[in-house]
Amino acid sequence: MIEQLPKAFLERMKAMLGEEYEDFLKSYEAPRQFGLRINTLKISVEEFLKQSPFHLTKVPWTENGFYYEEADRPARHPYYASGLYYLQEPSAMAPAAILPVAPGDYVLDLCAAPGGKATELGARLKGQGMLVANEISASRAKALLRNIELCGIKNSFITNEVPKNLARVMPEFFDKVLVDAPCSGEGMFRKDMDVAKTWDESRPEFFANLQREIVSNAISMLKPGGLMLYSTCTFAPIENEGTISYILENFPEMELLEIPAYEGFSEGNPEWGNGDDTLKRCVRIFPHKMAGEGHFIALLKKKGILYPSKSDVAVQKPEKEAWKLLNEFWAPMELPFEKERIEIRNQNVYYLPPASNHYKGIHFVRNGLFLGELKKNRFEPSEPLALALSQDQFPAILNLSSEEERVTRYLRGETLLIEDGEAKVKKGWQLVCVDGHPLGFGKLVNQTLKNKYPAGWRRNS
Ligand SMILES: C[S@@+](CC[C@H](N)C(=O)[O-])C[C@H]1O[C@@H](n2cnc3c(N)ncnc32)[C@H](O)[C@@H]1O
Repeated sequence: MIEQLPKAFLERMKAMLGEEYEDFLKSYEAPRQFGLRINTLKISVEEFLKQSPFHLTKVPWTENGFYYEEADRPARHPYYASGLYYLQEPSAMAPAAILPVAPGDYVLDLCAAPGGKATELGARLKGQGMLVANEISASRAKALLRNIELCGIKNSFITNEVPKNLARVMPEFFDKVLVDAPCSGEGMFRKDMDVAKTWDESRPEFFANLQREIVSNAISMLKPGGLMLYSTCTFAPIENEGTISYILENFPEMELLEIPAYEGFSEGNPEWGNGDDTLKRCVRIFPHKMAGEGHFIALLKKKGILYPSKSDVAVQKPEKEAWKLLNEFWAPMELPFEKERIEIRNQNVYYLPPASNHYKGIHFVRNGLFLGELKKNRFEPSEPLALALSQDQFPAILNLSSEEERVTRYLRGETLLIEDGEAKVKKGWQLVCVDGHPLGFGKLVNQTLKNKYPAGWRRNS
């Protein structure tokens, strides 16, 4: 494997690491680490561990991250389809764990796809405040939307923009900003040799310039008193301590904060930036020092006093008939959403995040949660709605066990036979759950469950 690594990269790593270089090289022969992060929006760590069929070992730097064994294959398990966890490389769990997001915060993930960090930031909001998850690439933004929906996040605005356009409409808007910057990806060579094949000596400088532009826009969107986390998955100094030096020199309102130390985390190196001693507060993750791939993390604060965010939803009030259909769908229970945030656009029903007036001229893929469609005389619920509900938020629950073959068949889109007594409500819409966790909807007619798991979500095997 080492033979396939670019020579110029190895020479630079040798110069950077000195006597540690041999250990660094050896790490390329070590087995890859697999990580799973529990989605605490849906289940507590404790409860998940009671139900989990996997062989899990704790990732030290995050409460809800675990290593699993390759043979566990968690992507195949129905708990994956109900969004109970996200599969993520263990080092990549650190940025969202270190940025202290709390319920009610307004949070921006500026480079968000496919959503590894955005889904954790969203989980930490616990449905309060809002998450703006932005991705510049349209195709990657679609993957981001899917993961946000799978994880049941209700309060997000998913945009597809260049950072400067967002900065134009959201000045000093966010309490917390995450910049998981596009980078030369040197930390991923071990996991994915294809990244090494596209690398050349000019890449770090190219990305460093891009990163300077991105962080400048990110800083302008951060409130005074707000926090920004900058991360990359590369070793190149110019993209790490170099970019942070650029921030400290050009934005005197920004200061570097200490990051809690975990075994295996290394300090940033001031000599790899502009010599400023505070660069030691950055964290470097090297694969020869801990079980994970290469990463760089820096936590910064914008000086000043944080002011509270204002909510400004301005929905067009749904017509009486639309309300009637929605209420009928949930009866005899109440809609588990704030009524003033429900909007209907072209017969599509959305639950908007608390601030939704800031997108004039902004390209977005989804504003809020898509609840479903109004058809003639009925409301047809969406898959994201099913995934955003808990089993106590819908009157008709059909609970299947993860041991049952019917769960796999449901996820393939097949019709199911339902025995007498299995469904509490004998006909109509059912929220199909696996061990109590929603998977999707179905419609029960004469003990036959018509499958409403959407074609695009189904499994082939
Ligand atoms: C490291 S990846 C993000 C990974 C993501 N945070 C996660 O955890 O799943 C960086 C992202 O930045 C996006 N990107 C590329 N150029 C960009 C630019 N000029 N401005 C903003 N984002 C950009 C890429 O498309 C890519 O999705």
